[in-house]
Parts: sequence; structure tokens; C-alpha cells
Amino acid sequence: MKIGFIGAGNMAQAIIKGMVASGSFKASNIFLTASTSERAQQRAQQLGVSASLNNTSLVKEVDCLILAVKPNKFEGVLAEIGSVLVEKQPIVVSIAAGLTLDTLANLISEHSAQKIIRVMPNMNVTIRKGVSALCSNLFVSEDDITAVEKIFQSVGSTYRLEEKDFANFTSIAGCSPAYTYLFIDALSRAGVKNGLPKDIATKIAAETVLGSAETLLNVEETPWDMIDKVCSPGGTTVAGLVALEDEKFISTVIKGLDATIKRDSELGK
Ligand SMILES: NC(=O)C1=CN([C@@H]2O[C@H](COP(=O)(O)OP(=O)(O)OC[C@H]3O[C@@H](n4cnc5c(N)ncnc54)[C@H](O)[C@@H]3O)[C@@H](O)[C@H]2O)C=CC1
Ligand SMILES: O=C(O)[C@@H]1CCC=N1
Repeated sequence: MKIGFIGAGNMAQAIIKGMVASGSFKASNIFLTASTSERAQQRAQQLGVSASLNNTSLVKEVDCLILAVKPNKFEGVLAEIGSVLVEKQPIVVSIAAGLTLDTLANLISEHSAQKIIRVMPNMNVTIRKGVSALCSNLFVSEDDITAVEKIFQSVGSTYRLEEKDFANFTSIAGCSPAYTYLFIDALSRAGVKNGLPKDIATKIAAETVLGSAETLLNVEETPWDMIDKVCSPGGTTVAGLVALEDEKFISTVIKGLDATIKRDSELGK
């Protein structure tokens, strides 16, 4: 299957690198475009894949088209390639936050039976530990979705979700690498406040977050069971836990994620 990416930014580059590194996809079957043909040539060369002349010639070349531009570019890009899409009918995959299957279908053509799959990956595809969700419209067959799943499984794990759960997934998977970095940085700053150099404190914090997540995935216990194991009676951890909850740590995090869900619905309008 020939796969094309419109947009060769952060996500497309990370996905392409992971696909090639997985050994499941030949670089010669991967095509891309960028905002200019010079940039596309440069990115393609770096990744060892091919640059297409422009967006319409890319569509003509591929069986699966991955739209990896920012949500506000979709209208322009789909207006540009709409007629070629309707003619060629590749599987269209959008990784944009907020844009629904219906919105995408209407941007392509109100009357086409276009196969459209929405995927929400996250930045951890960079090291092939991404978590991606997929949903599709009624024109997509089981074979189509399995083929697209294979792309995202080559860079991590996948979940098939109903579209109504996509914004929720976006908040806890698509966006949360940023919040996890924020937490790591907060741990690290506390380390600096109390006397450690920043680089060492950041490494210690990141290794601890990684190990805690790996432990959780390897035990039967819930996060709260594990919290109880760390909290010695009358000890240091429970003192910190109570101080964090005094400042409403859990509800502050939930408010942050609710804000992403609200923004996701605004992007879709
Ligand atoms: N960054 C992230 O962690 C995640 C991003 N997404 C989604 O992925 C999409 C891309 O995001 P990023 O890679 O972060 O953005 P980015 O800005 O790094 O990449 C977008 C690329 O599209 C190119 N582009 C702009 N107009 C174009 C056109 N007309 N034709 C061809 N290329 C064009 C730009 O030059 C840019 O390199 C967005 O829709 C975003 O919602 C989804 C999950 C996670
Ligand atoms: O911030 C955004 O809108 C994108 C979608 C998920 C992560 N980044």
C-alpha cells in the first residue's frame, strides 16, 4: 500500500520515522508534501522517503492519504484536493484534533462516498510508544481500518473508539504528554529549589515517572493501591500527598483536561 502525508511537521515526521524503523513499511512506499516543495524535498531526504510535486499529485499516487496539517489548514487543503480525492478515492485519514468525520466529509464533497478514518495519535509515536485512537465513517471496510491500524500499531498501541469519545481520548492521550512534561518539570524544579542541579533533577524526575508508569502497567493494582504502598504511616509521602490535595491536585488536573475537551469542540465548529 502506498501511503502519503500532506504536511511534514512534528507528527508526520515522527510517524514516518517510526513506520520505517518498525520494518513493516518500505520507505519507497511513503510520500509526503509540505508547505513548499523545497521543504518537502528536504524533509523527504531526511526521512529517506519521496516528496511529491504538490498535494494533488500526491493524492494521485497513494492508496492511503494521511492529513497531518493543523486543523485550520484543512479547509484550504481539502478544497485544493477535493475533486482528485473523489476521483481517486484513497482512504483518507485525518489526525487533526476536533474535526469530526462529518465535517471532513463535508469539506471533501457533500455527495461523495469517501472513506474517512479519524486517528488521534500522540507525540510518543516518536519512540514508537504512541497511543492512538481510531474511528471511521460507514464507507470504511474492516480491511481498510485494519490497514490503517497497522500504520499506527507500528508506532505504538491503538484503540478503536466511538467518535463521541474522541475529545476525551485527545485530552488523556493526545495532549497529556505536555502535561506529563509539566509534572516532570515541577518535580525537577522542586529538586532545584532544594539544591540539586536542574539537569540531574530532570533526569531523576523523568526516570521516576517512566518507572512508575511501567510498574503500574505490570501490576494488577490500581493507582490508589500503589499510592498506599508508597505512603508509609506517618511518613514523608503522605505528608506531601495531603499538601497536594489541600491545593486540589486531582480536580486541578481534571479542570485542565476539561479545558482541552472544550477547545476540541471549538476547533470542530
Ligand atoms: N503535535 C501533537 O502532539 C499532535 C498533533 N496532532 C494533530 O496533528 C496535526 C499536525 O500537527 P503537528 O505535526 O504538531 O503540526 P506542524 O505544524 O508541526 O506540522 C504541520 C505541517 O503542515 C505543513 N503545511 C501547512 N500547510 C500545508 C499545505 N497546504 N500543504 C502541505 N503541507 C502544509 C506545515 O509546513 C507544517 O510543517 C494537527 O492537526 C494536530 O491537531 C494530533 C495528535 C498529537
Ligand atoms: O494541541 C493540539 O491541538 C494537538 C492535538 C493533540 C496534541 N496536540
